[in-house]
Amino acid sequence: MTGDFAQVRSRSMVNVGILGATGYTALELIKILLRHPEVKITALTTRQEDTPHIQAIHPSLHGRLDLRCENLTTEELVSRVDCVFCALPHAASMSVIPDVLASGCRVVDLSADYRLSDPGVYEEWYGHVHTDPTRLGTTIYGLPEIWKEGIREAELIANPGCYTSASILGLAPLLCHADIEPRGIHIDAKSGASGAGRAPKLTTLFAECNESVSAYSVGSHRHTPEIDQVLSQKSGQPVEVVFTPHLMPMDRGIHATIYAKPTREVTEDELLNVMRDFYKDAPFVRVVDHLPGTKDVSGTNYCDITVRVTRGTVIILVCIDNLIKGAAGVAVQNFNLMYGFDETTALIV
Ligand SMILES: NC(=O)C1=CN([C@@H]2O[C@H](COP(=O)(O)OP(=O)(O)OC[C@H]3O[C@@H](n4cnc5c(N)ncnc54)[C@H](OP(=O)(O)O)[C@@H]3O)[C@@H](O)[C@H]2O)C=CC1
Ligand SMILES: CC(=O)N[C@@H](CCC(=O)OP(=O)(O)O)C(=O)O
Repeated sequence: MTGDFAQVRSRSMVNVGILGATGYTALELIKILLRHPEVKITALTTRQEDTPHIQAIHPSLHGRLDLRCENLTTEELVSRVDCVFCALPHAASMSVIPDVLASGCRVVDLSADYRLSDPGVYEEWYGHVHTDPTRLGTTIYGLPEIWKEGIREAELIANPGCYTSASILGLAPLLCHADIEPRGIHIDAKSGASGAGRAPKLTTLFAECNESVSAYSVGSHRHTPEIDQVLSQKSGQPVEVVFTPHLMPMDRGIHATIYAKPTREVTEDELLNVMRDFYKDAPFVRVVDHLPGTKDVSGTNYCDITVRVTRGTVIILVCIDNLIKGAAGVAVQNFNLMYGFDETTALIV
């Protein structure tokens, strides 16, 4: 698509559909898109056959959106929409996205299906074969603070993972513009339970996760190759991280504490200046002096970052809301860029 075509499309309301409308990220998408002056939500999907009203599924939408969730065929869906936000689990996404794209609709995919560039790496970390491998490696990775190029023209955007966004936003400035070792970086990350989605799971039952903190997927979490891939591409050197996620007894939020070794003596002021310069045109990244907390960014598209240097170790601290900057917020940020709207439209709360 040419830039001109993108502009022509931006002049009228964009009809939008959300796949997987009954889930957590879909609820956040709906709330953001209801504030968007150039968007009309015209389709919501579910596998359920009884067409539940969206207000019954998400009571917080009471009085705000009069639409039912439907088990639509791709033909029915694409007849109603210009753009689709796909909030389905991985594997389910790649089973529908090729047909949606073939109809001429644009897609922002919140799942992991199109993030990795190598089908072999996808298979190794996700445990199944990729059914649309030719799109890997050419799909635009939608983290606008890292790469804006290509988003405006893209037919398909691979929205980043939540832990991945926090980790990449924390590390990219220093890997690109300060001297830190690209290997042996340790990311200790904590997430609220909504990160696991709305479908019932033993680990996120109240009695299992309340008043408890535990690590999971140690050494095997699928965000590891995604972080390595993006940071290696961005910094032009092979980056390798050790990523350890933890489930926290809270609803939402991600806190990442990242440990890296500098290759020379560095100061906090120098590193903070590198970060401030890197993000000077990024409306949603706030480089702060204080130690950020997840509540500072809860319900917003902000990413708060700071850095400390102690005993020869650089410690980067990052907070985002997993459902907003880690999913629905950055999806709308990408959508805004795709359609030529101001990047912040509907996202400042
Ligand atoms: N939660 C988070 O913090 C983040 C999530 N993501 C990704 O975003 C996507 C959505 O996540 P989230 O909203 O949390 O997930 P949820 O589990 O809350 O919702 C996903 C929805 O997809 C539908 N669905 C589930 N399985 C299938 C299937 N096999 N085929 C078709 N539809 C299915 C379900 O709707 P129904 O049963 O009504 O059909 C469900 O409500 C996932 O890919 C996730 O990995 C990315 C970043 C952060
Ligand atoms: C707490 C929790 O379980 N979090 C999820 C990450 C959510 C996310 O970003 O998932 P995708 O990469 O699949 O889109 C997990 O660790 O699997």
